[in-house]
Amino acid sequence: MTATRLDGKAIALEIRNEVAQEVQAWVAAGNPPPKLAAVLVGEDPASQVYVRNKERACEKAGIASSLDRMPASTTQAELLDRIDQLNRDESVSGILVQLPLPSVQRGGTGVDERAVLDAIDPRKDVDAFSPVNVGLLMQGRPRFLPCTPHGIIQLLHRSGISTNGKHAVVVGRSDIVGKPMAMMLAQKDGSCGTETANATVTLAHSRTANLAEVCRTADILIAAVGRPEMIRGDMIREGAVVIDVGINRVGDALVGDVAFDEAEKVASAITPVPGGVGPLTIAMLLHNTLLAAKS
Ligand SMILES: NC(=O)C1=CN([C@@H]2O[C@H](COP(=O)(O)OP(=O)(O)OC[C@H]3O[C@@H](n4cnc5c(N)ncnc54)[C@H](OP(=O)(O)O)[C@@H]3O)[C@@H](O)[C@H]2O)C=CC1
Ligand SMILES: Nc1nc(=O)c2c([nH]1)NC[C@@H]1CN(c3ccc(C(=O)N[C@@H](CCC(=O)O)C(=O)O)cc3)C=[N+]21
Repeated sequence: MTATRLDGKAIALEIRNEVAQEVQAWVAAGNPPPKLAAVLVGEDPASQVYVRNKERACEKAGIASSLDRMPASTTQAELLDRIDQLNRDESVSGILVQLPLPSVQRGGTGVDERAVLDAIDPRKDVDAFSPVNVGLLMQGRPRFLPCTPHGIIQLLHRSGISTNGKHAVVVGRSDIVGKPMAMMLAQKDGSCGTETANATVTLAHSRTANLAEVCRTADILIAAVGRPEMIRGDMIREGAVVIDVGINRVGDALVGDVAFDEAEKVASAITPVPGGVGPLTIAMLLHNTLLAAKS
Protein backbone atom coordinates (compact mmCIF):
# COMPACT_ATOMS: atom_id res chain seq x y z
CA MET A 1 0.00 0.00 0.00
CA THR A 2 1.14 3.52 -0.68
CA ALA A 3 -0.48 6.10 1.50
CA THR A 4 -2.51 9.01 0.20
CA ARG A 5 -0.70 12.24 0.93
CA LEU A 6 -2.94 14.60 2.84
CA ASP A 7 -2.36 17.97 1.25
CA GLY A 8 -2.29 20.32 4.21
CA LYS A 9 -1.23 23.20 2.04
CA ALA A 10 -4.28 22.94 -0.22
CA ILE A 11 -6.71 22.55 2.67
CA ALA A 12 -5.09 25.46 4.48
CA LEU A 13 -5.51 27.58 1.37
CA GLU A 14 -9.18 26.68 1.25
CA ILE A 15 -9.59 27.80 4.88
CA ARG A 16 -7.54 30.94 4.32
CA ASN A 17 -9.77 31.91 1.40
CA GLU A 18 -12.82 31.45 3.59
CA VAL A 19 -11.27 33.65 6.27
CA ALA A 20 -10.24 36.26 3.69
CA GLN A 21 -13.82 36.50 2.44
CA GLU A 22 -15.13 36.94 5.96
CA VAL A 23 -12.50 39.59 6.67
CA GLN A 24 -13.54 41.41 3.54
CA ALA A 25 -17.18 41.41 4.60
CA TRP A 26 -16.21 42.54 8.11
CA VAL A 27 -14.19 45.46 6.79
CA ALA A 28 -16.82 46.33 4.17
CA ALA A 29 -19.29 46.68 7.03
CA GLY A 30 -17.15 49.51 8.38
CA ASN A 31 -15.02 47.66 10.94
CA PRO A 32 -11.27 48.07 11.28
CA PRO A 33 -9.26 45.12 9.91
CA PRO A 34 -8.34 42.41 12.43
CA LYS A 35 -4.78 42.69 13.68
CA LEU A 36 -2.42 40.04 14.98
CA ALA A 37 0.50 41.04 17.21
CA ALA A 38 3.24 38.42 17.48
CA VAL A 39 6.12 38.48 19.92
CA LEU A 40 9.25 36.45 19.23
CA VAL A 41 11.89 36.29 21.92
CA GLY A 42 15.20 34.79 20.79
CA GLU A 43 15.61 32.56 17.77
CA ASP A 44 13.80 29.22 18.10
CA PRO A 45 14.05 27.66 14.61
CA ALA A 46 10.45 26.36 14.42
CA SER A 47 9.23 29.77 15.56
CA GLN A 48 11.25 31.47 12.83
CA VAL A 49 9.51 29.35 10.22
CA TYR A 50 6.16 30.12 11.77
CA VAL A 51 6.74 33.87 11.95
CA ARG A 52 7.88 34.07 8.36
CA ASN A 53 4.88 32.21 6.98
CA LYS A 54 2.19 33.75 9.08
CA GLU A 55 3.14 37.32 8.21
CA ARG A 56 2.55 36.59 4.54
CA ALA A 57 -0.66 34.70 5.27
CA CYS A 58 -2.06 37.60 7.29
CA GLU A 59 -1.31 40.02 4.53
CA LYS A 60 -3.07 37.88 1.95
CA ALA A 61 -6.14 37.53 4.16
CA GLY A 62 -6.42 41.27 4.79
CA ILE A 63 -5.34 40.89 8.41
CA ALA A 64 -2.90 43.46 9.76
CA SER A 65 0.08 42.08 11.66
CA SER A 66 3.00 43.24 13.71
CA LEU A 67 6.03 41.40 14.96
CA ASP A 68 8.10 42.31 17.99
CA ARG A 69 11.47 40.66 17.79
CA MET A 70 12.96 40.76 21.25
CA PRO A 71 16.46 39.55 22.13
CA ALA A 72 16.96 36.34 24.14
CA SER A 73 18.23 38.60 26.95
CA THR A 74 14.72 40.07 27.44
CA THR A 75 13.63 39.91 31.06
CA GLN A 76 10.28 38.76 32.33
CA ALA A 77 9.38 42.30 33.40
CA GLU A 78 10.12 43.64 29.92
CA LEU A 79 8.07 40.96 28.28
CA LEU A 80 5.13 41.41 30.66
CA ASP A 81 5.27 45.12 30.02
CA ARG A 82 5.06 44.56 26.28
CA ILE A 83 2.10 42.22 26.70
CA ASP A 84 0.36 44.79 28.87
CA GLN A 85 0.72 47.36 26.09
CA LEU A 86 -0.69 44.95 23.52
CA ASN A 87 -3.57 44.04 25.84
CA ARG A 88 -4.52 47.70 26.08
CA ASP A 89 -3.98 48.53 22.40
CA GLU A 90 -7.47 48.54 20.91
CA SER A 91 -6.18 48.11 17.38
CA VAL A 92 -4.78 44.68 18.36
CA SER A 93 -7.28 41.81 18.08
CA GLY A 94 -4.97 38.88 18.76
CA ILE A 95 -1.69 38.37 20.63
CA LEU A 96 0.68 35.48 20.10
CA VAL A 97 3.87 34.95 22.09
CA GLN A 98 6.07 32.42 20.34
CA LEU A 99 6.98 29.38 22.40
CA PRO A 100 9.31 28.07 23.62
CA LEU A 101 10.78 31.16 25.25
CA PRO A 102 14.57 30.92 25.36
CA SER A 103 15.83 28.74 28.18
CA VAL A 104 18.68 29.89 30.37
CA GLN A 105 20.95 27.42 28.54
CA ARG A 106 20.05 29.10 25.25
CA GLY A 107 20.81 32.63 26.45
CA GLY A 108 17.44 33.35 28.02
CA THR A 109 16.89 35.04 31.37
CA GLY A 110 14.69 32.35 32.88
CA VAL A 111 11.36 33.89 31.94
CA ASP A 112 8.43 31.99 33.45
CA GLU A 113 6.41 30.88 30.43
CA ARG A 114 3.32 30.32 32.52
CA ALA A 115 3.39 33.88 33.90
CA VAL A 116 3.63 35.21 30.37
CA LEU A 117 0.68 33.19 29.10
CA ASP A 118 -1.31 34.18 32.20
CA ALA A 119 -0.78 37.83 31.31
CA ILE A 120 -2.37 37.69 27.85
CA ASP A 121 -5.93 39.00 27.79
CA PRO A 122 -8.02 35.84 27.22
CA ARG A 123 -10.13 37.69 24.64
CA LYS A 124 -6.98 38.27 22.58
CA ASP A 125 -5.45 34.85 23.23
CA VAL A 126 -5.58 33.47 19.68
CA ASP A 127 -3.34 30.52 20.62
CA ALA A 128 -5.85 29.52 23.33
CA PHE A 129 -3.02 28.91 25.82
CA SER A 130 -4.27 31.10 28.66
CA PRO A 131 -5.84 29.31 31.63
CA VAL A 132 -9.35 30.58 30.95
CA ASN A 133 -9.28 29.35 27.38
CA VAL A 134 -7.72 26.01 28.31
CA GLY A 135 -10.47 25.60 30.91
CA LEU A 136 -13.24 26.46 28.47
CA LEU A 137 -11.83 23.91 26.02
CA MET A 138 -11.70 21.23 28.68
CA GLN A 139 -15.34 21.88 29.43
CA GLY A 140 -16.33 21.60 25.79
CA ARG A 141 -17.28 25.27 25.37
CA PRO A 142 -14.19 26.80 23.80
CA ARG A 143 -13.88 30.45 22.84
CA PHE A 144 -10.79 29.79 20.72
CA LEU A 145 -9.56 26.38 19.63
CA PRO A 146 -5.77 25.95 19.75
CA CYS A 147 -4.46 26.35 16.21
CA THR A 148 -2.47 23.18 15.59
CA PRO A 149 -4.98 20.66 17.00
CA HIS A 150 -7.83 22.56 15.36
CA GLY A 151 -5.94 22.48 12.07
CA ILE A 152 -5.55 18.72 12.40
CA ILE A 153 -9.25 18.25 13.14
CA GLN A 154 -10.06 20.33 10.06
CA LEU A 155 -7.56 18.40 7.95
CA LEU A 156 -9.12 15.08 8.92
CA HIS A 157 -12.65 16.36 8.46
CA ARG A 158 -12.05 17.97 5.10
CA SER A 159 -10.20 14.86 3.90
CA GLY A 160 -13.24 12.75 4.73
CA ILE A 161 -11.51 10.90 7.57
CA SER A 162 -13.84 10.25 10.47
CA THR A 163 -12.52 10.00 14.00
CA ASN A 164 -15.77 8.63 15.36
CA GLY A 165 -15.12 5.49 17.41
CA LYS A 166 -11.50 5.29 16.20
CA HIS A 167 -8.50 4.72 18.42
CA ALA A 168 -6.28 7.79 18.26
CA VAL A 169 -2.79 7.68 19.73
CA VAL A 170 -1.23 11.09 20.34
CA VAL A 171 2.52 10.97 21.00
CA GLY A 172 3.59 14.06 22.97
CA ARG A 173 1.79 15.77 25.85
CA SER A 174 2.72 19.41 25.41
CA ASP A 175 0.29 22.20 26.28
CA ILE A 176 0.58 23.49 22.71
CA VAL A 177 -0.21 20.33 20.79
CA GLY A 178 -0.45 16.93 22.47
CA LYS A 179 -2.67 17.70 25.43
CA PRO A 180 -5.30 19.80 23.64
CA MET A 181 -5.20 17.42 20.68
CA ALA A 182 -6.08 14.48 22.91
CA MET A 183 -8.87 16.45 24.53
CA MET A 184 -10.34 17.59 21.24
CA LEU A 185 -10.28 14.13 19.69
CA ALA A 186 -12.19 12.81 22.68
CA GLN A 187 -14.90 15.51 22.63
CA LYS A 188 -18.43 14.31 22.43
CA ASP A 189 -20.28 16.92 20.44
CA GLY A 190 -19.60 19.62 17.88
CA SER A 191 -17.56 21.81 20.18
CA CYS A 192 -14.29 21.23 18.37
CA GLY A 193 -15.03 22.66 14.98
CA THR A 194 -16.64 19.63 13.35
CA GLU A 195 -19.71 17.59 14.04
CA THR A 196 -18.12 14.92 16.14
CA ALA A 197 -14.74 13.83 17.38
CA ASN A 198 -15.62 10.81 19.51
CA ALA A 199 -12.27 9.10 19.27
CA THR A 200 -10.92 6.84 21.98
CA VAL A 201 -7.65 8.47 22.87
CA THR A 202 -4.30 7.32 24.21
CA LEU A 203 -1.86 10.06 25.17
CA ALA A 204 1.71 8.78 24.99
CA HIS A 205 4.94 10.49 26.02
CA SER A 206 8.56 9.85 26.89
CA ARG A 207 7.68 7.57 29.83
CA THR A 208 5.24 5.42 27.90
CA ALA A 209 6.22 1.77 28.17
CA ASN A 210 6.35 -0.07 24.84
CA LEU A 211 5.73 3.01 22.76
CA ALA A 212 6.05 1.08 19.51
CA GLU A 213 3.39 -1.37 20.60
CA VAL A 214 1.04 1.41 21.71
CA CYS A 215 1.51 3.20 18.39
CA ARG A 216 0.69 0.02 16.50
CA THR A 217 -2.78 0.01 18.07
CA ALA A 218 -3.63 3.39 16.52
CA ASP A 219 -6.16 3.89 13.76
CA ILE A 220 -5.02 7.50 13.80
CA LEU A 221 -1.47 8.23 14.93
CA ILE A 222 -0.50 11.80 15.73
CA ALA A 223 3.18 12.51 16.32
CA ALA A 224 4.05 15.72 18.20
CA VAL A 225 7.38 14.89 19.74
CA GLY A 226 10.02 17.14 18.24
CA ARG A 227 12.42 14.31 17.38
CA PRO A 228 13.27 13.92 13.72
CA GLU A 229 11.86 10.69 12.22
CA MET A 230 11.42 8.91 15.53
CA ILE A 231 8.19 7.22 14.44
CA ARG A 232 9.39 4.35 12.26
CA GLY A 233 7.42 2.29 9.77
CA ASP A 234 7.23 -0.70 12.11
CA MET A 235 5.41 1.42 14.72
CA ILE A 236 2.48 1.98 12.37
CA ARG A 237 -0.46 -0.32 11.83
CA GLU A 238 -1.25 -1.25 8.25
CA GLY A 239 -3.83 1.23 6.98
CA ALA A 240 -3.50 3.75 9.81
CA VAL A 241 -3.80 7.49 9.27
CA VAL A 242 -0.57 9.25 10.26
CA ILE A 243 -0.42 12.94 11.19
CA ASP A 244 3.07 14.38 11.55
CA VAL A 245 3.21 17.57 13.59
CA GLY A 246 7.00 17.72 13.94
CA ILE A 247 8.93 20.66 12.55
CA ASN A 248 12.59 19.82 13.03
CA ARG A 249 15.41 21.54 11.26
CA VAL A 250 18.08 19.09 10.22
CA GLY A 251 20.79 20.95 8.37
CA ASP A 252 18.90 23.03 5.86
CA ALA A 253 15.90 20.71 5.64
CA LEU A 254 12.63 20.58 7.59
CA VAL A 255 11.99 17.06 8.84
CA GLY A 256 8.95 15.70 10.64
CA ASP A 257 8.70 13.34 13.60
CA VAL A 258 7.77 10.47 11.27
CA ALA A 259 10.14 8.55 8.98
CA PHE A 260 8.05 9.42 5.94
CA ASP A 261 9.41 6.92 3.41
CA GLU A 262 8.84 3.99 5.74
CA ALA A 263 5.49 5.22 7.00
CA GLU A 264 4.13 5.84 3.54
CA LYS A 265 4.41 2.13 2.79
CA VAL A 266 2.12 1.07 5.65
CA ALA A 267 -0.23 3.97 6.29
CA SER A 268 -3.43 4.63 4.34
CA ALA A 269 -2.98 8.39 4.57
CA ILE A 270 -0.16 10.59 5.82
CA THR A 271 0.75 14.26 6.11
CA PRO A 272 4.09 15.37 4.66
CA VAL A 273 6.51 17.82 6.28
CA PRO A 274 6.56 20.50 5.00
CA GLY A 275 3.11 20.94 3.46
CA GLY A 276 1.11 19.09 6.12
CA VAL A 277 0.08 20.35 9.53
CA GLY A 278 2.16 23.57 9.52
CA PRO A 279 0.09 25.44 6.94
CA LEU A 280 -3.08 24.49 8.81
CA THR A 281 -1.78 25.96 12.04
CA ILE A 282 -1.45 29.25 10.24
CA ALA A 283 -4.89 29.03 8.66
CA MET A 284 -6.49 28.44 12.06
CA LEU A 285 -4.53 31.32 13.55
CA LEU A 286 -6.07 33.63 10.95
CA HIS A 287 -9.46 32.16 11.77
CA ASN A 288 -8.93 32.89 15.48
CA THR A 289 -7.70 36.40 14.82
CA LEU A 290 -10.87 37.19 12.91
CA LEU A 291 -12.92 35.63 15.70
CA ALA A 292 -11.10 37.79 18.24
CA ALA A 293 -11.75 40.92 16.21
CA LYS A 294 -15.44 40.12 16.02
CA SER A 295 -15.94 39.45 19.71
N1 LIG B 1 3.29 21.95 12.63
C1 LIG B 1 2.96 22.84 13.55
O1 LIG B 1 2.12 23.66 13.32
C2 LIG B 1 3.61 22.80 14.86
C3 LIG B 1 4.70 22.02 15.02
N2 LIG B 1 5.29 21.91 16.24
C4 LIG B 1 6.40 20.96 16.30
O2 LIG B 1 5.91 19.77 16.89
C5 LIG B 1 6.93 19.15 17.66
C6 LIG B 1 6.46 18.99 19.09
O3 LIG B 1 6.25 20.25 19.64
P1 LIG B 1 5.73 20.49 21.13
O4 LIG B 1 4.46 19.76 21.30
O5 LIG B 1 5.79 21.92 21.39
O6 LIG B 1 6.91 19.72 21.89
P2 LIG B 1 7.45 19.65 23.39
O7 LIG B 1 8.91 19.59 23.24
O8 LIG B 1 6.81 20.65 24.24
O9 LIG B 1 6.91 18.22 23.85
C7 LIG B 1 7.39 17.06 23.29
C8 LIG B 1 6.62 15.88 23.84
O10 LIG B 1 7.16 14.70 23.25
C9 LIG B 1 7.46 13.77 24.25
N3 LIG B 1 8.64 12.99 23.91
C10 LIG B 1 9.92 13.41 23.79
N4 LIG B 1 10.72 12.39 23.45
C11 LIG B 1 9.93 11.31 23.35
C12 LIG B 1 10.18 9.96 23.06
N5 LIG B 1 11.40 9.52 22.77
N6 LIG B 1 9.15 9.11 23.05
C13 LIG B 1 7.90 9.54 23.33
N7 LIG B 1 7.61 10.81 23.62
C14 LIG B 1 8.62 11.68 23.63
C15 LIG B 1 7.72 14.58 25.51
O11 LIG B 1 7.49 13.75 26.63
P3 LIG B 1 7.63 14.29 28.16
O12 LIG B 1 6.39 15.10 28.38
O13 LIG B 1 7.65 13.05 28.95
O14 LIG B 1 8.86 15.08 28.20
C16 LIG B 1 6.74 15.72 25.35
O15 LIG B 1 5.47 15.38 25.89
C17 LIG B 1 8.15 20.05 17.48
O16 LIG B 1 8.89 19.55 16.39
C18 LIG B 1 7.55 21.39 17.15
O17 LIG B 1 8.44 22.20 16.42
C19 LIG B 1 4.81 22.55 17.34
C20 LIG B 1 3.72 23.36 17.24
C21 LIG B 1 3.05 23.57 15.97
N1 LIG C 1 2.75 30.44 20.71
C1 LIG C 1 3.08 29.56 19.74
N2 LIG C 1 2.12 29.01 18.96
C2 LIG C 1 2.45 28.12 17.97
O1 LIG C 1 1.56 27.61 17.26
C3 LIG C 1 3.84 27.81 17.74
C4 LIG C 1 4.79 28.43 18.58
N3 LIG C 1 4.38 29.26 19.57
N4 LIG C 1 6.10 28.17 18.42
C5 LIG C 1 6.58 27.39 17.32
C6 LIG C 1 5.60 26.34 16.87
C7 LIG C 1 5.88 25.83 15.50
N5 LIG C 1 4.78 26.29 14.68
C8 LIG C 1 4.74 26.22 13.29
C9 LIG C 1 3.64 26.60 12.56
C10 LIG C 1 3.64 26.57 11.18
C11 LIG C 1 4.74 26.15 10.49
C12 LIG C 1 4.73 26.14 8.99
O2 LIG C 1 4.25 27.04 8.35
N6 LIG C 1 5.27 25.11 8.38
C13 LIG C 1 5.41 25.00 6.96
C14 LIG C 1 6.85 25.31 6.59
C15 LIG C 1 7.09 25.58 5.16
C16 LIG C 1 8.47 26.18 4.95
O3 LIG C 1 8.61 27.37 5.20
O4 LIG C 1 9.38 25.43 4.57
C17 LIG C 1 5.07 23.57 6.57
O5 LIG C 1 5.17 22.70 7.44
O6 LIG C 1 4.73 23.36 5.43
C18 LIG C 1 5.85 25.75 11.18
C19 LIG C 1 5.85 25.77 12.58
C20 LIG C 1 3.89 26.94 15.48
N7 LIG C 1 4.27 26.96 16.74
